[in-house]
Amino acid sequence: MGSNGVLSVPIVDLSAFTSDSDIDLRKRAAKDLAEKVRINGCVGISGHGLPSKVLEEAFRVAKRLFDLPYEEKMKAPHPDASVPHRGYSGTGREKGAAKTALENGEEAQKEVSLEPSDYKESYEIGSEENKVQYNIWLPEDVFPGFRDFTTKLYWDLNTTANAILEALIMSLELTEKESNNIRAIHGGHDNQLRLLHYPSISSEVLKKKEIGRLGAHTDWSTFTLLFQDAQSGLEFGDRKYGGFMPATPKEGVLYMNIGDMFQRISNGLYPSSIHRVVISGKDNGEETPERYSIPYFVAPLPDEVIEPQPSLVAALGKQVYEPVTFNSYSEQMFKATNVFDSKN
Ligand SMILES: O=C(O)CCC(=O)C(=O)O
Ligand SMILES: [Fe+2]
Repeated sequence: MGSNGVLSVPIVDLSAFTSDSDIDLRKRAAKDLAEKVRINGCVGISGHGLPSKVLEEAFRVAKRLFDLPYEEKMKAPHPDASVPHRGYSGTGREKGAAKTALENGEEAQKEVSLEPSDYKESYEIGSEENKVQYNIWLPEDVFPGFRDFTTKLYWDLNTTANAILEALIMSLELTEKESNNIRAIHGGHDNQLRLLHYPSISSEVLKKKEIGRLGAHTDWSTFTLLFQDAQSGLEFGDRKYGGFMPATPKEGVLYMNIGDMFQRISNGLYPSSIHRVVISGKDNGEETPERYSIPYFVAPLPDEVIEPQPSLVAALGKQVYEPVTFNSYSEQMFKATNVFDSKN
């Protein structure tokens, strides 16, 4: 419990998994992870092994990207389809009519542009070897070095993700066969790196409308690493007491949330965490400052069977979820929500 009576997101030190540590240290860290992540499917992770210099550079690169004129960013447009889920999505793409109206200064249309979805823009990046979810890049001269830097960042993040996957596997005390299977379906080429920018929201806009930044949702993939700048706003749902707990930005700590696929793999033992991003300043009438975040979604091979692990089914005495593939699951969710992934 935090000092203000609001539950806080528990922190786990996983340095045993990112350095040469003996098995006992790893077991202890895995046990700590198990106890904390099973509560709400979310934890802060220290000792994650990503140098702060890399992360600082990542946020500088994201800022430079989103600072580009809209026309330049639109040289790598996200297609009007769910696949590939890559490239730039901005206010213009989602609300083209509203943008034009805004530029023309038409008051009636302006209202349309004040929808929550206007208040974020994103750029999705994947593995260069993924031929289905292929990358959509800006021409090199628009942002020299962007492709190289983000491609390297993608694989640096995958190294951290692999360490966390090992900790998750150990925390569930799975058999060797189960562990190897989970490793095999997470080869790294199906992950997704997202650069996110939530522009500032003026107090006038705030007064007029109830605006959120990102509605409550679960991620559909296996688990997510979340990095954010110093602006708070990210919150995780508290299943036991209801409501949401803030994921306060902390130096050296990333937030990890379980996604729908790992909830299924763990037979429901680790819940897919509900989370959202809220505004600040509504009460005191101040502008909500802009915010940058970098989620990294770890996802399985799209056509492999994702199912509760037999040892966990035996322990519980029942299988909570039917087998699915990530592809079929995403398609089903896409139809149900009409958004490209778990975000609206
Ligand atoms: O911006 C954030 O901190 C969270 C983003 C998020 O939950 C998502 O993109 O799925
Ligand atoms: Fe999310």
